[in-house]
Amino acid sequence: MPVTRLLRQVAGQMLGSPACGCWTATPLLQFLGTSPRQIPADASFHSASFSGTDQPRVLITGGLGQLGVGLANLLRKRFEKDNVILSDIRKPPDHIFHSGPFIYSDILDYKNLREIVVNNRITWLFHYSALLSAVGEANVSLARAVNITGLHNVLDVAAEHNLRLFVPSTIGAFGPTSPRNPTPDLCVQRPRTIYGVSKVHAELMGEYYHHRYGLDFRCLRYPGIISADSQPGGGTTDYAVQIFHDALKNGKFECNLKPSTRLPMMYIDDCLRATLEVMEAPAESLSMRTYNINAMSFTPEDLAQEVLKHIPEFQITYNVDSVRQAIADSWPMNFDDSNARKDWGWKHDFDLPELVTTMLNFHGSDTRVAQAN
Ligand SMILES: NC(=O)c1ccc[n+]([C@@H]2O[C@H](COP(=O)([O-])OP(=O)(O)OC[C@H]3O[C@@H](n4cnc5c(N)ncnc54)[C@H](O)[C@@H]3O)[C@@H](O)[C@H]2O)c1
Ligand SMILES: C[C@@H](O)[C@H](N)C(=O)O
Repeated sequence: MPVTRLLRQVAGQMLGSPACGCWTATPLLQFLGTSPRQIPADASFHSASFSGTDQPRVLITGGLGQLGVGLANLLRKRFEKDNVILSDIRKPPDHIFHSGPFIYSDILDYKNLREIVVNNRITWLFHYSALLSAVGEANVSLARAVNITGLHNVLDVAAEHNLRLFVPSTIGAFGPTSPRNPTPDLCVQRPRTIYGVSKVHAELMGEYYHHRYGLDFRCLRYPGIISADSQPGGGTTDYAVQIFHDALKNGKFECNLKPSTRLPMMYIDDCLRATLEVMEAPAESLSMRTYNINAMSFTPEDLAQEVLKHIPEFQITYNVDSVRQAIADSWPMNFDDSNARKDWGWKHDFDLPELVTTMLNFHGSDTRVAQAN
């Protein structure tokens, strides 16, 4: 039977037979164009583009974690303070509360999310809420709810209200059967953590909503992110942030991964700039909707050697955490981001020496201020 007839029959059964008996392929296409939750009949399914004067209205979910405040600062410089709303389920510290709009938003509460999007005329959504790899393994049911059910709410609200949606993925979306050195954009993805499984799900669901409903979904797979003024939220790459605090405070650091564990890493400024750049990239330049981005790859031993150049008395010891080690051993060692570089001009600024100098300068000045007070 020809495919079109078969599709008509299936759609006819799903929709009921047309009374006039004059059913054509058009209603099937309309059927394929509706979202799972109500979408206004006159909605345009492609996100609006913005002229120089027409700024996006931005919502960041999970904004009080390691990356959200830095993203809000960057976007507020680009789009003006009041156009960027930070949200979370936690109470913000004073300096964040007073630095720009903040709102309570629980991504598991669909009505709350929709109300925020409608009342604030949101046009771009950066979805940062998640449970990371190590905390996810310690609380699988919560990770499943936040990372999967929460994502469904975000996708539906974005499709209903015609938003441009950014969802970060991660090196953790790959697993032991993926090529690890280097890991390309398209290859086997069979992660063994709930975090990784939920991120592969997010990539596939976002791409599905893009193809089926025209949702303007954009996704970058981040490496482990290293930040100076915010703490990591319970991941496998956290050691690469903690080492700087401990090196300056105590001159020593106990690492929970083996010395030879190589992972892709990136300084936060590069990560946030990449995020803004992919959101501003013209849709025609995006040959894919999910891209790897990369900056550097190093082991704890490499990082310690670089720290030693600045703090000669620094000592590193190892006390391996078996859960984190098993996760790290299944992740990419090097990330191939050639598609991001080719399609929208991605280029990182920070390699290992600049990263270490920047982190030590930041915390060094902190330590000096603390000692002076
Ligand atoms: N930090 C990294 O190294 C890294 C690397 C790759 C990808 N990512 C991704 O980037 C995003 C941000 O990462 P991060 O490091 O800032 O994470 P984080 O763990 O530091 O912060 C996550 C935030 O989500 C919030 N949250 C939890 N449940 C929520 C709910 N029900 N509703 C609303 N918010 C909720 C938490 O309160 C927290 O502030 C995540 O999606 C993460 O997977 C991060
Ligand atoms: C890599 C990333 O997704 C996060 N930092 C984690 O380790 O879980």
